[in-house]
Amino acid sequence: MDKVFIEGLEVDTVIGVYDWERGIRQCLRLDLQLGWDTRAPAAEDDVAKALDYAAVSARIQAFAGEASFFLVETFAERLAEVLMAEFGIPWLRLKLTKPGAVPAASGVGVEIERGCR
Ligand SMILES: Nc1nc2c(c(=O)[nH]1)N=C([C@H](O)[C@@H](O)CO)CN2
Repeated sequence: MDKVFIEGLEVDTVIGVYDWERGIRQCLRLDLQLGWDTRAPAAEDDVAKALDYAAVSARIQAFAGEASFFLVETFAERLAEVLMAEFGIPWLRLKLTKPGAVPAASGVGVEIERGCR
């Protein structure tokens, strides 16, 4: 399946299991692969037929702005549900990195794959 991708999208949100994390906003970095047949938008040269990566990115920013989860797993799962439902995405892979959460690591997080290719 063709893919539309978004790499290194940074969002601010409330995320974390510890008390000190509940009152601050932290950065998450997202890398997404979004299944989409790109032949129709290419044939018609029409963004209306495309999965608009700008619109998807804006939706992710809005989602993060309102979210307040404990686990990165929950953030990833709920976001996947929203994107698939609202944009009609049949399959996605979402990697979510929480930079700095483990100081000795360059990044920690989760990667999930949902839907059918
Ligand atoms: N599998 C997970 N492990 C941990 C998470 C998480 O969301 N998923 N979160 C934390 C803390 O919030 C940590 O990121 C604070 O630095 C610990 N482990």
